[in-house]
Amino acid sequence: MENQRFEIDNHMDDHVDEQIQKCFDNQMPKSFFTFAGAGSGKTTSLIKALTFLERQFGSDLSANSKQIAVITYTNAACNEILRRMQHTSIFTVSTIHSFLWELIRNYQSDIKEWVRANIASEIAELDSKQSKGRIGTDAYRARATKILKNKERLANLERIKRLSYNPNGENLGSDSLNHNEVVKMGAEFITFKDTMQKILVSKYPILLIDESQDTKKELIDAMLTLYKNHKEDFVIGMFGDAMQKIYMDGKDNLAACIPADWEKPTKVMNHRSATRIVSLANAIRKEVDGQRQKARSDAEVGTVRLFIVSSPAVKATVEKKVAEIMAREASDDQWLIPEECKSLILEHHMAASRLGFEELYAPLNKVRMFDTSLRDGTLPELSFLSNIVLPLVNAHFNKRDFEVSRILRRFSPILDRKSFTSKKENQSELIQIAANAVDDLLSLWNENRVPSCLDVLDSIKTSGLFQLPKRTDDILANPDPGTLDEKVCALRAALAAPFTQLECYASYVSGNTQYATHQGVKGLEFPRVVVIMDDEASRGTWFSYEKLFGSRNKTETDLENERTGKDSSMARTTRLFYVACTRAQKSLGVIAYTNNKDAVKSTALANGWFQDDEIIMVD
Ligand SMILES: Nc1ncnc2c1ncn2[C@@H]1O[C@H](COP(=O)(O)OP(=O)(O)OP(=O)(O)O)[C@@H](O)[C@H]1O
Repeated sequence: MENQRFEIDNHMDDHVDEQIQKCFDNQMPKSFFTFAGAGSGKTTSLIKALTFLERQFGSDLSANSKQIAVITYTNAACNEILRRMQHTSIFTVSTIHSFLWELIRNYQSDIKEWVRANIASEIAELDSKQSKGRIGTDAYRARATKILKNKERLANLERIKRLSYNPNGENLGSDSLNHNEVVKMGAEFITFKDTMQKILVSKYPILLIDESQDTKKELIDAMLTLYKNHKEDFVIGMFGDAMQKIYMDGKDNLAACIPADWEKPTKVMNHRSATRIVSLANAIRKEVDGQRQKARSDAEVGTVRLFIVSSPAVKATVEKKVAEIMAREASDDQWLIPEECKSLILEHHMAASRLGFEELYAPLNKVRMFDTSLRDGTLPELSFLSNIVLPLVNAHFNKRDFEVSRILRRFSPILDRKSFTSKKENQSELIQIAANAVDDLLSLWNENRVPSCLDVLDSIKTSGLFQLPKRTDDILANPDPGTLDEKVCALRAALAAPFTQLECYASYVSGNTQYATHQGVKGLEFPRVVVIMDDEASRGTWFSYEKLFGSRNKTETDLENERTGKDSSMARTTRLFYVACTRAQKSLGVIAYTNNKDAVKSTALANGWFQDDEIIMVD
C-alpha cells in the first residue's frame, strides 16, 4: 500500500485543465462538464480556467464590452473567487439570484406581466384546493389568508412603478419580489424569450457554474435550452460532484442530462486529504457510484476515529474529551486549541447552545421568513447590532478612540456630513451631542452590568445616536402581544437576551468560531475536523444519521423511495456525511450520539468505514 502510494503521479489530472482550455477555442467552442470527487481540484481548475481566459481573451472581451459570467452557490464563494482573480473586471461573479436579477431587472414591464400572471395562477390553484378543502381546518384558514394576500398584492401591482429585489435581504416591501419569483421568472425569461437569450449570449459568451449539482434546477434547465439554441457562440462550463448534492433544489441526475457533444473531463486525484481520509471517502462513496480517488503520493497517512456516545451525555464535556483523545491519537496538540479545529454541527441552534446564544436564537429560529437572514447574519435588527453597535462598544472598551469616532462619522445621523457641514457654527455642539449619546449607551455597562439587546436599542432610540431598523418602534413598544405580528413578537423575545449573546452570535455568523454546519462548509477545508452526528438535537427530517448508521429503522417511505430509485433520506445523509468528512485534511473525528451504540458500531464496521481499533465507545 505504502509502496503503491509513491508510484502515484500527482500530475495525472493536469490534462483536465488543458482539455478545459481547448473548449474556449473561438473556432470550435465546446461546452464542458467537470464532475469529480471532493478535493480533486475543481475550484482550482475553475480559477485556472479564469486565469487562462483573462490572459488569452481579456483585452478582446473588454474592448467589446463582454464579460465571463461565473455563478457560485454562496456569496462567500463569490468573494473568494473575486479575491483570487483580484477583482478583474472581465468577470461577473455572482450567486444564482443576483445573476438572474442583474439580467432581468431592467425589463420591468415583462417582470410586472409575469408577476401578474403568476399571482393569478397561484390564486386559481388555491381557489381550486379551497373548493375541495374542509372549512374550519388550519389548512383552510391558511389558504384563505394566502388567497387574500395574493389578491391584495395583485390589486396593488398596478400602482407599483418599479418592482425591486435584494438578493441578500428579506424583501419585505410591497414592491418587492421574493427569491423564488426571481429564480422562476429569470429561468423562464431565458428559456422562452429569444431576445433574452441573445442578450445573455452576447454579453456573456462564456458562463461557468461552480457547485452545479446544487444549482437550482430551473436555471440548469434554462442553460441547457440556451446551449441548444446558441451552441456555436456560447460556452457553458459546469463544475461539480453528484456525491456532494445536499440541497433539494438542484437537478437530480444532472450527469444524465448533459448533451453528448460536451467535453466531460474527469479527475481521480484527491489533493486535499490524508490517505486514511481519502480511503474513508472512497468507502462512503462505494455504494453510491463506486468512484474511487487516489491520495497524493506525498499525503500523510492521517487519522480517523469514530466516537460512539449515548445520547443523553453532556455534550460539551464529551466534545472536549474527544478533542483530547484526538490530540493523543493523531499526535497533534493543536487538537487542544478549539480555534484550530472545525466542529461540524447539523443545525445552527446546536452552535447556539454550545456557544451560549440560544435565548437570542431560539425565538427567531421559529419564524420561517427569517430562515436565511438569521443564518447569514443579515436580519436587519441583528446586523445593526452586530455591525454598528458591537464594534462601537468593543472599540470603546478597548480604548480605540479613533475607531469610535470613525463609526460615529460613518453611521451617526448626528454627525451626518450634510448637517455637520451646513451647521459650521454648531459643529462642536453636534460632537458633544454625539459624545453624550455614546456615554448614555455605554452607561448601560456600568458596574459590570450586561444590558439586554432591547436596553441597547432603547438607549439609541432615546438619544438618536443611530438610525434604527424599521421595526424597532414596534419591537420596543409594549402593546398587547395578540396585536403584534409573528416577526415582531419573535424579535421582541429574542432581543430580550443579554447583549453578550449578540456578540457570540455575531462571531458565529461571521465564521469566527470553531462551529459551522455540515452544509455551510461545502467547498472549504480544515486540518482538523469533528463531524457531529446528533439526530435527536436536529429538528429536520431531511437527514438521518441514525438511519445511516443502522440505529433507527427505515420508514415505509424510505423503503418505497429506495425501491423506486427516488432520492431517500439515507441517500441524502450518505452524501452529507461524504461532504462533511471530506473537509478534513489531516485528521477527522466523527461523533455519533445515539441510543443504540452497538448498532452504530456494527454498521460502521460492516460498511468498511472504520476499523475496530478506530472506534471508541464513550460513556
Ligand atoms: N493540481 C493540484 N496540485 C496540488 N494541489 C492542488 C491541486 N488542485 C487542487 N489542489 C489543492 O487541493 C485542495 C482542494 O482543491 P479544491 O478546493 O479546488 O478541490 P474541489 O474539487 O473544489 O473540492 P470540493 O469538491 O471538496 O469542494 C486545495 O487545497 C487546493 O489548493
